[in-house]
Amino acid sequence: MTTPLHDQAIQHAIEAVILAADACRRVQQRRITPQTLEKRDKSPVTVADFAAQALVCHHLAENASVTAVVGEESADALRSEDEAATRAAVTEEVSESLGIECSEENVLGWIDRGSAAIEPGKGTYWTLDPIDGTKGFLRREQYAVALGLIEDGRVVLGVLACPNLEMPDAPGTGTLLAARRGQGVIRYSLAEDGSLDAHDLRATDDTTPRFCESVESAHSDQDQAAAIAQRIGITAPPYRIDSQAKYASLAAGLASVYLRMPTRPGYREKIWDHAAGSIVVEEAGGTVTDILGKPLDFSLGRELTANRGIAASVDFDHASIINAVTSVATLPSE
Ligand SMILES: Nc1ncnc2c1ncn2[C@@H]1O[C@H](COP(=O)(O)OS(=O)(=O)O)[C@@H](OP(=O)(O)O)[C@H]1O
Ligand SMILES: [Mg+2]
Ligand SMILES: [Mg+2]
Ligand SMILES: [Mg+2]
Repeated sequence: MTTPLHDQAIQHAIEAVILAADACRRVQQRRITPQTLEKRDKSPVTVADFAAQALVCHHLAENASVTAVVGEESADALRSEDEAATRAAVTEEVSESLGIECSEENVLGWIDRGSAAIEPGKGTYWTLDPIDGTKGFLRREQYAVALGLIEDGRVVLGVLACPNLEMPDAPGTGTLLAARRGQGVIRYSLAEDGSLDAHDLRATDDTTPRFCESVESAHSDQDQAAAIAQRIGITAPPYRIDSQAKYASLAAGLASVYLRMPTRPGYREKIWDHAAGSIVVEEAGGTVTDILGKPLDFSLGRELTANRGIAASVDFDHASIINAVTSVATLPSE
């Protein structure tokens, strides 16, 4: 498979993300109650999150010229005695995906390749969310495998696979978007067998403005978003979907505004939650800032420490969104 945006990095990123998305689909279909751990921050992580991170890191290490990865997960929790069953399950899934018998130690090592030491703002590294929207994955709804490439603090490439995001013009398949800075974005349908078909970026002719937001009210203040939507004249009900599938929906014309209103003082967005999604929207001609209109600053390490929340739009007056935020919203005090 070669892509029209062809360059080696994007090719390797697409291959890695498809490998991971296939493993996620398999785990979701086969493991009726996916084994779930709770991380220190009380968020869930499944066999599929670990397997997907191992697969992407392994694929990039074997094939890409840039191999440093800043990923969401680490193998620490899996190394504990209590987690032998999860460790074995992750190893089984990775072995099945690669078609080889892998050792537990190798698989844990691949997951930990996602803990690269980076100098913020300098050099080139990937950022990976092996499953974005783990709660959506557990509900069998939307989730994404998100891989971005950061060069000197700027996102230059992004691949976003949304295995359950069916577009109106591609029923029965998921969606994959691949963007390269300055070269646009291509939308593919992602079939069950991992094959890709390119489509026009817009998936619908419906131009009714809609806004999308998190399913989880703990991740975005839905009342404030409703007040802002009203202020900017959006009357359609909110389109609530998990994960960076929101950015994919904007790029494909399913929604025009994405709002992520902070719910907790001190919470900072993670780079892997926005790198791939933001470049996909920007290369679709849209705008992505924080809720105060500041550009997202990916040069500060693992978190967007200079930003609060997210406002993204396509074919919409972005300044009017920021004005509405400033006049309607009250931010949690720091
Ligand atoms: N308090 C708070 N505020 C904002 N964001 C938070 C918060 N807590 C978690 N997270 C991150 O939300 C990621 C899930 O994205 P979404 O909220 O868009 O999807 S979902 O509705 O929760 O499924 C989720 O990503 P994953 O952990 O990859 O699922 C988290 O990184
Ligand atoms: Mg998580
Ligand atoms: Mg995430
Ligand atoms: Mg995740």
